[in-house]
This record gives sequence, C-alpha cells and structure tokens, in this order.
Amino acid sequence: MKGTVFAVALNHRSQLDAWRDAFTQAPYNAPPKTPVWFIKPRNTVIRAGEPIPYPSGETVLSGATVALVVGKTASRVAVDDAMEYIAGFALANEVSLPEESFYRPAIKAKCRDGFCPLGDLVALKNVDNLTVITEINGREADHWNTADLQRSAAELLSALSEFATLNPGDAILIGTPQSRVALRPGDRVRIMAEGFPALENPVVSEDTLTKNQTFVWPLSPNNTLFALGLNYADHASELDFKPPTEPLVFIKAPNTFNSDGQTSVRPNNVEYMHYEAELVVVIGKTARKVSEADAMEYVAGYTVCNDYAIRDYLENYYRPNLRVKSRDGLTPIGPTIVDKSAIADPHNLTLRTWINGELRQEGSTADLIFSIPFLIAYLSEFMTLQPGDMIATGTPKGLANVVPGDEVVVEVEGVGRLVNRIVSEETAK
Ligand SMILES: O=C(O)C/C=C\CC(=O)C(=O)O
Ligand SMILES: [Mg+2]
Repeated sequence: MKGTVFAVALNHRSQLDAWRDAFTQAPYNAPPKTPVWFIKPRNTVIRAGEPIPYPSGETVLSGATVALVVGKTASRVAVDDAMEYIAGFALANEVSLPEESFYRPAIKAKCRDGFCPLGDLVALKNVDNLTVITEINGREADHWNTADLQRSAAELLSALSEFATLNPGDAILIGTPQSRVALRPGDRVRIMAEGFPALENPVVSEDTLTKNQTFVWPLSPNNTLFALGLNYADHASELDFKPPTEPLVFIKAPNTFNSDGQTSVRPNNVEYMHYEAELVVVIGKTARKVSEADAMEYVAGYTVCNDYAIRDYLENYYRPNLRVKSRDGLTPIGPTIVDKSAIADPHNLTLRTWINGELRQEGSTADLIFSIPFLIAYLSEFMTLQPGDMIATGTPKGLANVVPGDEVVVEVEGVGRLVNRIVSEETAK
C-alpha cells in the first residue's frame, strides 16, 4: 500500500451527540455540513507490532477503526459507484490526544509519531455493519459498530473525491466513536473485527524510544507538506484575525501538488480563489526533538509554492480544511530546490505575486511570526520530520481573487519563480 492516509472526524453519531451544544455556539455556530477531514502524515503510520510512543504527561486515546484503501484512481465518484474504487479494507488505530476543539488543525493531537497503526489489506466488499473490538492486554475494553457512522465508506470516498483525486494506495479512516479507550505505557492494544487479521501494537513511553527513531514509511515515499496559517501579522489582520500564539499548522496532501507552468482549476460557483506566495523549507535530515539553536542544520534548502485557498469552503472545523487547501492541483510548488548555502538569510527574502503582469502582493520573510528554527523545533517536538518533508511558511498581506485566464506568478527572492495559469472547470475537462 502507498499513498496518503486521510481521516474523518465527527463521523460517529456519539461524537455529534457529545458536541451538539458546542456546535451551536462560536466558533462553530452550526453542526458540520461536510465531512471534517484531516490527514495522518507518514510519520504517524506504523505496522502491526511496532510501538506506539506514549508522550509523557498526556492522555492518549486508542481509536479502533477501519481504513478503506483506494484501488483505482478516483475523481468525483458517485456514491453508488464508490465500491468499484475500493481495493479493500484494513484495521487501523486512529490514536489521538483528546480533542480540545475541532476549530483549528489538530496536528499535535493527531499527527504524533506512530499515531496511526495500519493493518494488512483485506479484500472485503462491505464494512457497513462491522463490529470493531478493542482489547487491552488480552481483555476486551470496548466495541462499536460501523452501522452507527453518519457516512459510510462509500459516501466518504465519494465526498473526498469531489475535490481531491484519490490514487491507488490512498486510505480513508472511516471514523471512531466519542468514547475511546485510554492507553498507558506497557499496554498491548489489539484491534479485532470479523474477517480481518488482528492489529496489535505495544504502547511504549516516548522517552524510552530512541530520540532519532524514524518510522518505516510503509505506504509510500510521499513527502509531507506542512503549511502555516496566519504566520504574517499583516495577513492575519487582512483576514480580521489576531496573530496566532501557537503555529497554526495544516497539512496538504500530494494530490494538491502542481508544477511550474501548469494550470490550476478554479472551481465553479465560488467567490474566493486566493493566491498565496510562500517560502518553502525543505528538510534535509531526520529531525526529532531538535532545538531551535540546532534547527537550521536540518534544512536542506528552499523552494517556492503558491498555497491557493478556496475560502468559500472554510467551515469552522479543523480550519483550514481539506476542501479549502488540499484540492487537486492547487499547490504549485518548485520549480527547483535551492541549496541552503545559496541563501544567506532566509529571514530576509522578498515575496511577490504578479497577476497578468501587475504586482499584487509584496512582503518579506523578515515579518514571519514563527521563524524557520522555531517551526522545526515546534514540529519535531512531537513528530519526526523526514528528509524531503516541507514547511510552507505562510503568506503576507496582499491577497486577491483570481479568475480563469489569469496568469499568476509567485516569486521568492533568490529561491525561484513559479508561473501558473487559472482555468475553469469546463476548460480543464
Ligand atoms: O483558516 C484560515 O482562515 C486561514 C488558513 C490559512 C491561511 C494561509 O494559508 C496562510 O496564512 O498562508
Ligand atoms: Mg498559506
């Protein structure tokens, strides 16, 4: 199996029941209208038998669930056709710290090393009425049935493929109940369901695992692109936000990557497709619990990206969500990676965007709220960064809407220049 592991929050009725009152108030204001997607990046994925690191001082919840595994390329698939695109299913454990909110990306709760054990693929055709059992140290601790999910596997594949092309080996974790089993160091957590090989993993105190442990990426060498929201104060204020007090990190899946000189599709019936010129940091060696002082040693180089946003789809759940930021082809990146030795001071680079030759955005990485060393230290404190992983460091003030026919050029001084043309859905067909 290879590919991106997607997951969905709030897909079990017990979760919607537990959070119903909160969803009628700020910042949510209404129950989620669409699936609340998130990504389990490659550092989280481990196999049966590999240890789940337990961060000291935290509460860690087991999240027994089922993963659907994509068998053939899926784009805008109807629910009734979805099963044709599913190669099979696997048991999975969506390990998590308890959700404090569903408002901003839950990177620290969901994306820690080893927080996504994934079992072997089973060529089942239906998991819509499957009992999923969790045992701790040989004793049943919980069970739930997939019939209580709000959206079935077929409905989830259809909904995600509406804006993100799914490739063979991609996976979708279909959800977990609100009440889950707390794990402790020394536990052996075993997930079982009829027709599947059991998925068992030991829970090991994070401190006892070697500091530079890296996880075998069993799915694919796809690198993870982390992106920062509101990392320039002037951009935060143009969106009427206060600057964040902690990095607002979200993840962009490889389906969104695009190359220099290519086209990006502006969805029909939207008001806002905003460009975002960004400096991207490329990680050069495995980083785990790295200090700010040492962080720049882990940088290989830099590249450029245009972190397009379809702001119409901003729901107040795990914001910015995948429908806003992880759509097919809406992250042109490149054209080259510039070695770090060629950039004297990455915190003093001018970023610019031209639309049809007119300069529309200009800013400087001197205004980053969270610096590159801070971001590497912050992320590597709770997850392993691997060579090739990337961090898009945010965009400064100067957003505007782009429409089909526009030529968009984003540039980072000394790093690169990325040309991209906007097309309509009709033109793209
Ligand atoms: O959730 C929001 O309102 C903003 C999210 C991302 C902004 C972004 O990509 C950036 O600041 O760059
Ligand atoms: Mg951005």
